[in-house]
Amino acid sequence: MIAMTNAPRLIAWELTAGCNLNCVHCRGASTSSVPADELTTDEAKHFIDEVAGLGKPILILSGGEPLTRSDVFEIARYGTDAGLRVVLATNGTLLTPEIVEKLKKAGVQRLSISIDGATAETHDNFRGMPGAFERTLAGIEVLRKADFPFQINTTVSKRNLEEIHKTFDLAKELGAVAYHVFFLVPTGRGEESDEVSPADYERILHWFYEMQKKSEIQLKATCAPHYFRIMRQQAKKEGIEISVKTHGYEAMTKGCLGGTGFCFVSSVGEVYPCGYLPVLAGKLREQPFREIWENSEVFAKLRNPEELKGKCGICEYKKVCAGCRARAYAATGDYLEEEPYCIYRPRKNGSDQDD
Ligand code: HEM
Ligand SMILES: C[C@H]1O[C@@H](n2cnc3c(N)ncnc32)[C@H](O)[C@@H]1O
Ligand code: MET
Ligand code: SF4
Repeated sequence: MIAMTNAPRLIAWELTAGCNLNCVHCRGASTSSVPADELTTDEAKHFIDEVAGLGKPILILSGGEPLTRSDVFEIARYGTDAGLRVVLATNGTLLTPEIVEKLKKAGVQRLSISIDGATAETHDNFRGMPGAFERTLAGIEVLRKADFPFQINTTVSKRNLEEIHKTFDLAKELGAVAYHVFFLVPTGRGEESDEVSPADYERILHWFYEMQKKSEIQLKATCAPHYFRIMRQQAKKEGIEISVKTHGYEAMTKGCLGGTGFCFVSSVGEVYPCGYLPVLAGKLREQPFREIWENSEVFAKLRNPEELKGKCGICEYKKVCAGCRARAYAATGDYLEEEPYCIYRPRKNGSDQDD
C-alpha cells in the first residue's frame, strides 16, 4: 500500500535573506546584503500555486526582514487569493501606517513581532542595533491604532532568560493576541554558548505550562519539543486527561513538526525541514514542491519515529516530542541523533507513554 502524505499545515518562507538588523542569534545570519538569486515575483507566485494545489496551510512570510522586499504586498495578496492564511513575521522596526494599510489590503491576517527582552538594553544588545526596542514599540503602536492583530515572538537564550516573565507581561500589556517563545537553536549566528541549560529549559517550560493554564492570550513554545513531554507529565500528576478542551490546540499537535506538518523555504527556493536544520530536501527551481514534500529522503526519515537514535529512539514520548532535530544536527552532524538539551531519561523498555 502506498502511504499517503499529509499536506503541510504551516510553511515558513524566507522571502528575502536581507535585513535591516544584525541580530546576534540570527539563524539566517542576515545582513543588509541580499543574495542576487532570490526567487523572483513570478517564481514566488508559482510557488504559491504549488502550495495551494497541495492544501491550505498557514503561509508565514518571513526572512530576513520580509518588509525589505518591495513586492511583499503583491506576494501576500497572491497567497490570500489562493486561499492560504497568510501571516508575516517581522522585527517591527519598519512598520508605518502606510505599510500596515497595505498589509491589511493584502489580506495578511496576523503579524509576529520579535521582542527579545523586557528592556531596551537587552533587546538592543540582542538585535544589534541601539534604538531597535523603541522602533519596534513604535511599530506596535501603529498596529494597535490600525487594530491589526499581532503576536510577540521571543527567542529565549542565556541573554534574556531571567527576563522572560517580564517579557511575557510586556506582550500582554502591548495587546498581543499570542506569545510564542522560540528557544535558541545554534545555527547561523546563533551560538551554542548562548543556549540555556537543559535544566533551565525544564524550569522555563514548567513555568510556561502553568502560565498556559491561566493565560487569556495564546501561548506557544516553538523549538522546545520537550514541552509536549512536560505537558503530559504534569497533566498526569494532576489527574487531567489531555484533550482539546483542557489543552486546546496543543493537544492535537506535537513537538517538532519539521518535515511532517511544517517546512521552511529559503530565499533562493531551497526547501528544508525547518529554518534551523540545514539538511536540504530539494530545490523549487529543480523540482515541483509536491515532489519534494512527498518524496525527499530527509522528510521521509523525519516522518518515521523509528528512525530516531540514542535516547530519543527509545523514549516513550518520541511520538509527541521527537526532540529538536536541528540541535541534534548542530551537536553531532546527524539529525536523527538524540536531542542534546533534554534531561529526561526514558523508561528502559521504551513502551508507549500511557497518558
Ligand atoms: C499567525 C501568525 C503566526 C506567525 C506570524 C508565526 C510566525 C512564525 C515564525 C516566524 C516562525 C519561524 C519560522 C522560521 O523562520 O524558520 C514560526 C515557526 C513556527 N510556527 Fe509560527 N507563526 C504564527 C502562527 C503559528 C500558528 C497558529 C502555529 C500553529 C499552527 C505556528 C506554529 C509554528 C511552528 C510549528 C513553527 C516551526 C518552527 C520550526 O520548526 O522551524 N505558528 N512561526
Ligand atoms: C522568526 C523568529 O525566529 C527567531 N530566530 C532567529 N534566529 C533564531 C535562532 N537561531 N534560534 C531560534 N530562533 C531564532 C527570530 O528572533 C524571530 O522571532
Ligand atoms: N526578521 C524577522 C524577525 O526578526 C523575521 C525573521 S527572523 C529570522 O522576526
Ligand atoms: S533575526 Fe530577523 S531581524 Fe534579526 S537579523 Fe535575523 S532576520 Fe533580521
